[in-house]
Amino acid sequence: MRASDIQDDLTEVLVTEAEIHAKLDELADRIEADYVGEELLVVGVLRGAVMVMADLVRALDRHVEMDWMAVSSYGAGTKSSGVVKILKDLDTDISGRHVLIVEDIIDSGLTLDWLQRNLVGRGAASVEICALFRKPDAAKVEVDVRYVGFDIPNAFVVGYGLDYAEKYRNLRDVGVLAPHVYS
Ligand SMILES: O=P(O)(O)OC[C@H]1O[C@H](OP(=O)(O)OP(=O)(O)O)[C@H](O)[C@@H]1O
Ligand code: HPA
Ligand SMILES: [Mg+2]
Repeated sequence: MRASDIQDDLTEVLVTEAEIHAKLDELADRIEADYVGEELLVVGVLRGAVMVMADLVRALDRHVEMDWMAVSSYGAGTKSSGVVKILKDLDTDISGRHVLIVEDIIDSGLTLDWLQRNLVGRGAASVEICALFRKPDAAKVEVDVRYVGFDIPNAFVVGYGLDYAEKYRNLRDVGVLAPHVYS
């Protein structure tokens, strides 16, 4: 499959790469201001958040530590199973640490609701969330998220880390996946 064929699998581009980078610069400014004088541990949630994490931390003009967790609730489909599994845990002891979870998307909210509680339970000094995308109309639980990039419609989206059956993560823009791909 050629790269241009990937574009044919989208019904529309929702957010372009340039819009994403401009938004991450804004969020980085807010994060810098909010954590002045504090050490910060940024936790990326594999695999979807890889792109956001890489671009957000490079937009930050300050020291951060980075760690990763891998959790999964979607498997190969387009609906959350609601069951969150830890596939890879943190390597860092977060007790007393200021933790910023970085995610690509809040859809039902089940993943981040669970993850935030899990990390708070480990005795972190604070656990805040930065999510590039959020679907307000899909929320099954309200997640307390401090930094949000874009509120988007309740459609299955791919690109910039977001996958369908592990593909499309390497698209630079974020777009709506055409139903013919999965129906
Ligand atoms: O708000 P929710 O409905 O819980 O959905 C959001 C989560 O689902 C996706 O991850 P997924 O479990 O598909 O794993 P991945 O990051 O490896 O793609 C996405 O990256 C978020 O982590
Ligand atoms: O819309 C989505 N696209 C890709 N992965 C996802 N995980 C939750 N929602 C989505
Ligand atoms: Mg996924």
